[in-house]
Amino acid sequence: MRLAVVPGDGIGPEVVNEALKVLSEVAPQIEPTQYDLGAARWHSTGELLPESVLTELREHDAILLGAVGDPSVPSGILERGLLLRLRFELDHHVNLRPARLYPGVRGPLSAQPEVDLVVVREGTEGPYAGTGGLLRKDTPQEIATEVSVNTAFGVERVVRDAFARASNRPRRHLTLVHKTNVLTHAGSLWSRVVEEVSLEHPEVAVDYQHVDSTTIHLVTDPSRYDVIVTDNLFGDILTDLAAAVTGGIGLAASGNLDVSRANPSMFEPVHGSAPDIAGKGIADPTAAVLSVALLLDHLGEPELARRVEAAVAFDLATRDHQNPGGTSAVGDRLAALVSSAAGTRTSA
Ligand SMILES: NC(=O)c1ccc[n+]([C@@H]2O[C@H](COP(=O)([O-])OP(=O)(O)OC[C@H]3O[C@@H](n4cnc5c(N)ncnc54)[C@H](O)[C@@H]3O)[C@@H](O)[C@H]2O)c1
Ligand SMILES: CC(C)[C@H](C(=O)O)[C@@H](O)C(=O)O
Ligand SMILES: [Mg+2]
Repeated sequence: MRLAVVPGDGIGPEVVNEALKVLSEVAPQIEPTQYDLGAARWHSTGELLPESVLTELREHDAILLGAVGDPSVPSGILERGLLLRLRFELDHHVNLRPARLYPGVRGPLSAQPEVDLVVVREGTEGPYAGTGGLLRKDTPQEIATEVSVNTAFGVERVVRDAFARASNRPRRHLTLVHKTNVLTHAGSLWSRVVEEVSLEHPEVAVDYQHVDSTTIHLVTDPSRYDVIVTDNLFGDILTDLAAAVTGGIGLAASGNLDVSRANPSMFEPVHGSAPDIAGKGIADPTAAVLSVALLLDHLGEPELARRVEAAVAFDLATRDHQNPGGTSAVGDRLAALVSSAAGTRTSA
């Protein structure tokens, strides 16, 4: 199996390094090839994602990405020109973002609720589509539009994926999150599609919640959620919040999936390049390591994925959360755990 690795910017290379340590222990048959895309390449060559590199990436079974974004590059250049371009070109329509409160992790809430939810975020449309622009730029009459594009095709495929996931989880519960009271055009389409697909899944209990009130309930009662399906922007915001509630952004993994498997899917931590801590060796690599677990699941290696998760669970249950050790110390512990009996035992 061939894995393309895009470490990217800031803490991206730091956490990817640790994720690869774990991967090489658990799945030495996977061959990683590194691609130097990101701020440094843009500064030296002006390139973001050359066609030749995109063609090579397509030939891999999966992609592992660290993070992109750098204060030396104008905001949006790397995010749109590299990260979103990858997600769009490779048709990553399902952005899968689980959030689980692991035993031993103290979330910021006074109670320790049971949280085990997954956000199925639409990945190629919505306000991210890039439709819109600036009219009468640099005049007092300037107008900026950012059109949210929602196609029946795009909404249906992500809603179907969310129902299938809900159907395979113990609680079989799906919440559509939107803002149907204001975004009535897109809201109508999303609601109708959910209603139609729900007829094929009588086993899944469905409800609806406005996105603003979801931010309340994610904090006050996160246990109520099982699968959340939502649009690209709402999903972006809700998954940072869900990460915070379950112990921090350093633990939150994601998979950008082309469910049709026509293109390689891409796995990455939910967090960004964290310029505030880059180079200090203190970024938590756990999110990147858990992204490797999602990757292994996707590549049809669920037992290996469970070993990685079990190692993380063991580490989170036993680590000194005040002083967890630096990036490479955490990576070393996790790499040792995946190959040891301790890692395997916790999965039982
Ligand atoms: N997928 C991606 O590549 C991605 C995701 C989000 C943001 N970004 C980009 O990253 C840059 C910084 O964005 P931001 O500051 O809004 O978000 P961020 O996720 O990089 O950082 C937010 C906060 O979380 C902390 N943090 C992030 N990852 C951590 C980790 N592994 N361990 C410990 N702490 C961690 C940071 O120090 C910071 O205080 C921007 O250029 C943004 O566009 C990229
Ligand atoms: C950097 C940005 C394009 C990206 C997004 O908005 O999807 C990030 O915030 C994320 O959550 O992966
Ligand atoms: Mg985000």
